[in-house]
Amino acid sequence: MTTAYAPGSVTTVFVPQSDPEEGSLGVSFAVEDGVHATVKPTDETVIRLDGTVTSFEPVAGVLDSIGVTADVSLEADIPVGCGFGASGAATLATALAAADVFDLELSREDVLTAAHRAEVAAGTGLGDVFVQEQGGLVWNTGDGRDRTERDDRIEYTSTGGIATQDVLRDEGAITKVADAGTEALSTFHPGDSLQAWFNASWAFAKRTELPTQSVEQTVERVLDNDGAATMAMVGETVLATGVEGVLDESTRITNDGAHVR
Ligand SMILES: Nc1ncnc2c1ncn2[C@@H]1O[C@H](COP(=O)(O)OP(=O)(O)OP(=O)(O)O)[C@@H](O)[C@H]1O
Ligand SMILES: CC(C)(CO)[C@@H](O)C(=O)[O-]
Repeated sequence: MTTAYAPGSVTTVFVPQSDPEEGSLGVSFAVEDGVHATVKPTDETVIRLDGTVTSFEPVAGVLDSIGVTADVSLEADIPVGCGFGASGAATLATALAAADVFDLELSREDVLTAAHRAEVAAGTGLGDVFVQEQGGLVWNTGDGRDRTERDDRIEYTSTGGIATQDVLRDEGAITKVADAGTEALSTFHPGDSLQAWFNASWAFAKRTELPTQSVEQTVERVLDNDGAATMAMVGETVLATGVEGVLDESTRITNDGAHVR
């Protein structure tokens, strides 16, 4: 058996592309907390999340696409469905562990492509795995993917899940995301402070109409404490920078990408 780890990731702003192969445009970063996948060859695929058998479409899909059946035990340090890219991290970690334990002739690029395609097919992600594979702050504003190393501390509160599949399938929501996202990305400068970018991201988030009342109230609380905050895409999660002890949890941007442990 082999265990692999992939960091979670947070998307602040995104613009879906008509060809999903290369991922969406957007600005995201990897976070220290992630998902560990332990993969053992078996006759029939079984997937467990924190000990409970569950269906996990992109994880089952990636195993199918690489042609193996396995017992997969996932342990998540991040909440699932809350905008931390848990589905991408689970899929990428599973693919890396499977390639190793089955001794498949797959390059890292092949594994990444398989994980990305499984996420797109399941409707659970548009490019999280590209961020999780590399770590750091990763963006694509239209000229290809680029990355820089950062170690900002982030506070967050998650009050619930939003199924990414439902948002990606909602044409009205996606039109608003694309319009507001294109405008926000035109103001992105990689060297700017996270505080400035979170303010621009929050302006984007409000235009998408995705923030719930609880997200709005939590963002207000951070602003009242002289910090900057935005919503994780897509989950009922508020991310904050420039504050200490205002939100429930804290993590950091990590520059470590996914790896076999
Ligand atoms: N206990 C569970 N709670 C929520 N989702 C679960 C659970 N077990 C498995 N899943 C699967 O996890 C996936 C969650 O995907 P989703 O993309 O909504 O969340 P995420 O990756 O954590 O967040 P995001 O992509 O918005 O950053 C779905 O495929 C769902 O079927
Ligand atoms: C779909 C998405 C933009 C928001 O959840 C993100 O998860 C991604 O890039 O895969």
